[in-house]
Amino acid sequence: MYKIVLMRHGESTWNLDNRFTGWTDVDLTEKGIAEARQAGKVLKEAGFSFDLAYTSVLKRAIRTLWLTMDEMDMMWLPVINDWRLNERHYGALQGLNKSETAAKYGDEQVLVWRRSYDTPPNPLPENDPRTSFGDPRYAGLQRSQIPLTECLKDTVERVMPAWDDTIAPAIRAGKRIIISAHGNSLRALIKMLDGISDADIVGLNIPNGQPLVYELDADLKPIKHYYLGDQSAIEAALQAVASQGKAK
Ligand SMILES: O=C(O)[C@H](O)COP(=O)(O)O
Repeated sequence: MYKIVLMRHGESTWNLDNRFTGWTDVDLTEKGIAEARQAGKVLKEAGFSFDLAYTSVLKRAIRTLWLTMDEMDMMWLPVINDWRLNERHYGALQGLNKSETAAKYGDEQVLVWRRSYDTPPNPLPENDPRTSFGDPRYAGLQRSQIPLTECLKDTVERVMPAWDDTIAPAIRAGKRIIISAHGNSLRALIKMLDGISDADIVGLNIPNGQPLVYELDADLKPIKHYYLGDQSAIEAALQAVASQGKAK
């Protein structure tokens, strides 16, 4: 049996502002820093240790990992930064307030943009200053690999090769891993791991900064999963994420 830990970054400045973030590289708030440190404490108390970490190339996930590892006195942990673990690209919604967008277009439309499997928001125009073309962290990618928008299906299509090519082989080799990533890149991974249908994935939300343990069998199929920490706080955080896209 293998055990891996998945964790969404702590609260970011744009989570606090309730803005669509996607590939925008915003940092953690003070609360986000505290959540990341608390996650480290909880993991340490539960006896977790790791051989390898995976994260995205976005600072909210990277810093969450650093702070969690600092609490565990494991700053030495090898880290693989993979752009394929980035948040789902939110297209032309990036920067907009989620409630204001719901007030303008309706809660149902915003739910479709946030949670449907295959409906992407409108893309950023190619010449929009918010695109990631020219960002040195993506210098090794083809222009066609740098999204202008994504639906969850598109995110699954980049997260899965990261799992198949690097993460799954490391787990099979006996490495104890932690993945510090994002709400929707983790939804993509969990959809695949648990075989969640396109319809049911709409109801899956991931709270900030809470370690989620997956126990996997020899074929890397999930046996069970559970959040570590205060279960009522986690439930409240899940509901809060679900409500972020409502007008009121
Ligand atoms: O990119 C974002 O705005 C958040 O990280 C995830 O947002 P969501 O819960 O609205 O998909």
